[in-house]
This record gives sequence, C-alpha cells and structure tokens, in this order.
Amino acid sequence: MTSTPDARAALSCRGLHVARDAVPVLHGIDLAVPTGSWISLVGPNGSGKTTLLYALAGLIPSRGEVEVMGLAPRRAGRRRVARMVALMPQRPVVPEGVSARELIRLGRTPHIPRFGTESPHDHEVVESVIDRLALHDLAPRIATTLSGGELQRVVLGRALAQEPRVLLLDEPTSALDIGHQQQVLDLVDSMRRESGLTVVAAMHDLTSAAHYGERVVLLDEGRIVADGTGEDVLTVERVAEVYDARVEVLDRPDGRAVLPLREPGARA
Ligand SMILES: Nc1ncnc2c1ncn2[C@@H]1O[C@H](COP(=O)(O)OP(=O)(O)OP(=O)(O)O)[C@@H](O)[C@H]1O
Repeated sequence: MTSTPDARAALSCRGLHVARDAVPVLHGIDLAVPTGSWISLVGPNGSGKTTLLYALAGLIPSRGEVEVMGLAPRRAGRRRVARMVALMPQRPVVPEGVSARELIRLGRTPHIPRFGTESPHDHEVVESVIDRLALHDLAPRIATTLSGGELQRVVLGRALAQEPRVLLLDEPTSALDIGHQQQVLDLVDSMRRESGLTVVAAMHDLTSAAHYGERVVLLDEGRIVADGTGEDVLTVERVAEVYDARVEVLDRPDGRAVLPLREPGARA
C-alpha cells in the first residue's frame, strides 16, 4: 500500500473522519479530484461542506488520509501548503484598518521569504487580480467598510493572489448579485482552463453547481450520498429526499438547471 490516496489526483482523501467539539461530523469521506477539474460540493445546511474544505486544507484535525499536490497538509507546514492551496472562507476575518488592496496583498505572504519584502512579481500578481476582478474602485477602501458582496470579491482576490494550484471555495457567491456571480464563477473557470487550477467549491445554488462543476458531489449528514454529473446527482427525487425541497429540473446546453417550485395550490 502506498501513502498516496490517488496518484493522478490534485487532491484526494480516503477514509476521512472529522469531529467538531467531539461530535463526529464527517464519517469516512473518499474523494479524488483530478488536476484541472471543478468539483461542486453541495448538500443541506450542516451536512459538512465547510468542514470537508477545512480538513482538505489541513486547517482542522482529521483522521484518515489527505493528499494535496503530493503533500499531506497536516504535516507539510503551513507556508508550503499555502503556496499550493488557497481556501476562500464563507465568513472571512478582516483585520481592522486594512485596505482592500492590502487584504489582497496578504495572499502573497506564503511566497515572500521570511524577513523578505514584496518582489515586483508579487506586486504584478496583486494588480492583475485587482484588474481581473474589476476591483480598482474598491482597492483603496478600508475592507471593513465594504458591503458583503464587495468584501466577498476582495476575499476571492486574496485567494487568487496566493496563486494556488488548488482553490477551495466556500460558497463563493452567496453574497453576490447575479452579474457578479457570473463574473466570479466565469473568472475562476477561465483560470482553471488556462492554468490547470483545480477547484472544489461548496455551493448552495444547484444550477450553478451543475453548470460549473464537471462533477457534483452531494453530502448529507457527513457522508457522500451521490457523486457524478449534475444530471446524475441532481434528480427531482434526490433533491426532494436530501433537501426536503420541491423542484423541477431542466436540461439546458450548459447543464442541468434546478428550479424551486411553490407549494401546490399556494397561489390560489
Ligand atoms: N467549530 C465547531 N464546533 C462545533 N460544531 C461545529 C463546528 N463547526 C461545524 N460544526 C457542526 O458540524 C456540522 C457541519 O457543519 P459545516 O459548517 O461543515 O456544514 P455546511 O454543510 O458547510 O453547512 P452550511 O451549508 O450551513 O454552511 C454542523 O452540524 C455544525 O453545526
């Protein structure tokens, strides 16, 4: 037996168990994410999506095997892992008095030598992220004064400035209007296609999850209950069973769309 859960994968875990406050939350997750692919992680509130992303990044204790770009994140050292893996949190902690540009610049920290200073390349990366996310107007603003959606785009900018090989996104568009949702998801997808970035994104919007994810992985109560294309995973019956929701599905050129339905007779 080798120590590699899956040699072809950018990211993989096998038999991953996580407990929070001594309560088991993830119960033996097996997942292999091929390099350059996008996996959408879906599931009801509390099903374990955030916990899985944090365990994959090595940011919380776990039991089982995890490997990211050939590293075991819990053992490899924070800076080394952070040069490979960026996690965009759902609820970012923003230091007081820091501008949006400075927050994005923090993404370069793992690349700057200890006691060193920013190189011209670090500066270029930060400005290119500001450019690609159209953050010029927000860059000089104090980050704590930004709206929820503005801050979400800046926090994605910090993750992209890290120039990771693997990007873990925790509900990256939950605070964004429909136009900014498209801008952000299309940008991440174009970076994936251009540079082989591997993406794992926890998403509540099942239609976006199916449109952007080559695979949709459905978690329920800390277990993977379905893993496949949007069409395979997001059926009317399964969404009813796992989410207790009424939906209709439509198959569009971009993939499956999942539309919520009102209670029958509610309009009468
Ligand atoms: N630090 C913690 N201490 C105690 N319990 C926790 C902690 N973090 C998460 N949990 C619990 O673990 C379970 C999984 O939480 P997690 O945040 O991973 O779910 P999620 O699928 O991301 O949910 P959501 O869709 O609501 O963001 C939940 O029951 C949650 O209450």
